[in-house]
Amino acid sequence: MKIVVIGSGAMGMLFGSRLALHGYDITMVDVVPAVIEKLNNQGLYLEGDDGDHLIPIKAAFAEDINEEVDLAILLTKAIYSRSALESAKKFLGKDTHVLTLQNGLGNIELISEYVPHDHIIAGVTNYPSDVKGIGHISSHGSGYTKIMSANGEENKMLYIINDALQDAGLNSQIAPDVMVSIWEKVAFNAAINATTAVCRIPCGGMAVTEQGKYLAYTIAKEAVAVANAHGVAASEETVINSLTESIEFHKDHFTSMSADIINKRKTENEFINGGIVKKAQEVNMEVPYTEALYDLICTIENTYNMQKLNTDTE
Ligand SMILES: NC(=O)C1=CN([C@@H]2O[C@H](COP(=O)(O)OP(=O)(O)OC[C@H]3O[C@@H](n4cnc5c(N)ncnc54)[C@H](OP(=O)(O)O)[C@@H]3O)[C@@H](O)[C@H]2O)C=CC1
Ligand SMILES: CC(C)(CO)C(=O)C(=O)O
Repeated sequence: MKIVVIGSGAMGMLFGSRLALHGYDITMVDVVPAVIEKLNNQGLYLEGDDGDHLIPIKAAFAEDINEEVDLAILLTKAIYSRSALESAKKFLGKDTHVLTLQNGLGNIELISEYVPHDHIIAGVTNYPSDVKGIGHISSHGSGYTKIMSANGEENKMLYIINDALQDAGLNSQIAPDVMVSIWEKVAFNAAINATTAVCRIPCGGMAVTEQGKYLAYTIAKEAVAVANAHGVAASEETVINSLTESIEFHKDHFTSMSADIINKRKTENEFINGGIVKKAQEVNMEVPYTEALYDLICTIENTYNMQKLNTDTE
């Protein structure tokens, strides 16, 4: 099975390296020349709970891949999915399946502009991964991956992908109720990604004050209420438990949104907190905490050039 991983950042490198370590034919795709060069010439460096690994791996720009592949795993930030899929057209054949494990709402709809609905596999993963340098990641703590065909029907490729992810140690399971998982994950991300991003802290920082915990739990509750109003049976208890676990067991992880704010980059705000605000409007609900965090992140990511930090070390 030929697999391309689109996006050689924190998660792309985690999934690509774990699959490559278990013998899968992986090509990493990215837009940054230094990333392609480093992966091809020096391999991918993965720090995990099972030790450090230097894994030889292929990497290429999408434009340079000339044969159709069996599976493309989309792990860019959702805001770059369109440009990633545009440049992937040459290797997305009529039999190619696309797997998205991206955070946020609306990923399936966006991918279906490029790939038939019955060739899309969607899911979630809560493995944390942090970029330490070019071609270098660190991922600590246990996790899970849940996947399902976007059309809700189990097919052969779904089983093949699930087996591959299990072989790679990515604790994958087929989740018939994947929309529940996607909503529970977005509720979790709206609560912890946005708050840790505004504060520029790792997950563990949310345990420091009662106010921080209250804020995260309140956002999670708002998001679950919106899911329920849309007929999705997301559970408040599941999301709160995930938050508690992540604050404790992934305490040193900087959420993907927190990493973006620290690096002065555009975030997935539109797909996470923004996605929930839009869904709330559709059912005439108010989500004041989620919306406030959405507005704050919008402001932060559009004013990087005006922000002042005291860099004195004393
Ligand atoms: N990090 C984490 O722990 C987790 C992240 N997620 C989700 O996984 C997804 C990926 O996140 P993460 O790995 O953190 O993101 P990163 O920003 O670390 O990695 C994304 C990579 O994709 C590259 N990229 C951007 N545009 C394109 C393009 N057009 N074609 C190919 N590559 C492109 C980026 O390059 P450049 O840097 O130049 O933009 C970057 O190297 C997100 O949806 C995130 O929410 C889910 C669970 C955990
Ligand atoms: C917090 C985490 C790793 C989920 O466990 C995540 O989804 C992110 O960093 O975006």
